[in-house]
Amino acid sequence: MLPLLPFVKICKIITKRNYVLKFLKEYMPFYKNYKKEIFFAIIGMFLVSISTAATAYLVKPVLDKIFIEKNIHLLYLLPLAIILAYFFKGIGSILQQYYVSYIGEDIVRQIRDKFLKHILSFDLNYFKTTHSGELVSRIINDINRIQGAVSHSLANLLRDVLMAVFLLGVVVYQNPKLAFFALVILPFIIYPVSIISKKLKKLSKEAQKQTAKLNKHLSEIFKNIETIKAFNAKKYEIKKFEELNLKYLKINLKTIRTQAILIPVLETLTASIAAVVIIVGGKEVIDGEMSVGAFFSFMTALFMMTDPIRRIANTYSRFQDAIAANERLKEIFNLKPEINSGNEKLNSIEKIEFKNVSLKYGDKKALKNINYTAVKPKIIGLVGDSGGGKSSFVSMIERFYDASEGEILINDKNIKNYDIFSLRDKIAYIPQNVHIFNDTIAANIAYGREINEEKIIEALKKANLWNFVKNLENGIYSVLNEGGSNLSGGQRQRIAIARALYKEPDVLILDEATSALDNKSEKVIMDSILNLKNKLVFIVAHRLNTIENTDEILVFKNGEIVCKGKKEELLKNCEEFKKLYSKS
Ligand SMILES: Nc1ncnc2c1ncn2[C@@H]1O[C@H](COP(=O)(O)OP(=O)(O)OP(=O)(O)O)[C@@H](O)[C@H]1O
Repeated sequence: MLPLLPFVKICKIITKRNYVLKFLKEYMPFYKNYKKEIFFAIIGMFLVSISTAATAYLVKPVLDKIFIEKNIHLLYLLPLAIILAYFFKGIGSILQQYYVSYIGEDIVRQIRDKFLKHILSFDLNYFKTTHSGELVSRIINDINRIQGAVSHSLANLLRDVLMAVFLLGVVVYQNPKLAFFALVILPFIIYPVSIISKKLKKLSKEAQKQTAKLNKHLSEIFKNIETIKAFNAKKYEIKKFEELNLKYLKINLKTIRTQAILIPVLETLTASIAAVVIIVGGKEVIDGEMSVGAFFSFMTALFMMTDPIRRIANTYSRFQDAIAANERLKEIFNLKPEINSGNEKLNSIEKIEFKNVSLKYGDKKALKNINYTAVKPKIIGLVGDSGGGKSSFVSMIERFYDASEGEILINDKNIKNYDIFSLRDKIAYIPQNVHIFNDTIAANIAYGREINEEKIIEALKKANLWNFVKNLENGIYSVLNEGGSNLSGGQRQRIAIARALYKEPDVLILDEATSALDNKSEKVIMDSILNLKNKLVFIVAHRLNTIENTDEILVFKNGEIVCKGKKEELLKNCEEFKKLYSKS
């Protein structure tokens, strides 16, 4: 009983800290859809394990019957049996490889889809405060790490456990007493392995963090390449990158060192088993209690067992890597968006009312006690000092942010009651920074909707871009570069305006949408917009001439609407507007 005590203790430690089981339990629901694949993979595993045990078992008749008893019939039969054993092992291996890969690839595909869907439900604020490189690193690197664990590592683990069990069967069958001596030492292998694995898990988490930092830094460099070149900041960026890269190397080397310790530890411990077996088994063979064939079959099976056991240890460390990746993914999966959709479908927007609305970004109050009602049709201009709150005001209509105090009503009902998809469907928002997709002009304008050529041309005309597009070789099917780098700033803005008009929204929001245009182009576009029928239009502008013909002008200062009215009225009674007017 005494030698079993450490074994019991080790089992307790392993089950108590069994992150692997916890990890696999989380992924169990995915496996439900792969009954057929799992069936074939398990058949494969059994074939591999049984054939391996059979090859070890065959050592006994080969030695005893052929070499000692000199049985001529078995001389031809036994090699055939060995070939068959390897043949079935091969078939099993193919089955396992294919079906296991299939399961792993498909689960990972589902996780990627689920992850992106989840992330896209987050509030705008999340994206403003989280680096895109970090998110890409999670979607690509972390999920790939999990792929290995949920497919090959799991299958190899099962196969190796099966193989170890069958080989153990051979060992016990050949000599139970000798097996007892050999196996008493086995638990001593598990304990150091579990300690090293724990360290590997920690290191792996650090390495993943460092990879994300490298990605983040690289994507920042490529995104801001113009600024880097213009400010001669190449050396500065390279230095920053080198520091991160060096840290990454150090962590990886530490991981490699720790991994490298694992194998020698295992091998030394295995050698001690061999020593015990030779002493005890050799004595039995000398005393005639055991045949030479049985001894070598025993030894073969025992040494063959070290392979699956060593692989189990390796797989265990690979699991640590996947578990660390999984924890990082879970951090994001556990986040919930603060802005949630309502249930009521919104068919049209007739009226928007801000009732005592305040908006805070963290501790900073960007809007204070705003009261304003707009009824369709109306065109509203928003002006004021930089940082006055104009963009915040319009972005709340899309529910990019919810009111910290007060409420916004659409058609007299709280905006939060409405299905957010139907709400945004009725609004077209042209942000300060226009985004152009690497696709055709038509696809950029219809963005996410079906392409109707006539409507596209009409939108391009209203956005004063048709004369440019019609002269392009491929017209509306000309491909735009990522970020619109083959367009001028003004053309990019006009694409965005055409995109918004194509949507035929009830509410059109232009947030500095014409700032890059020359006066002539802007006038053509503003005329198109002023002629739009039955819409609510919000135009944020720094240039006062952009909004001078609107139905109403709102003047923002320090998060408040300080005046509102037509240009002529404001010029008479609004000091703030007069100041802005004199500056323009
Ligand atoms: N996402 C954000 N997180 C934290 N603070 C923000 C955020 N967006 C805006 N702010 C702050 O809120 C205030 C109002 O900003 P907002 O962009 O609404 O002003 P604006 O009138 O549109 O300015 P501009 O004319 O310069 O575009 C500013 O002080 C700004 O620094």
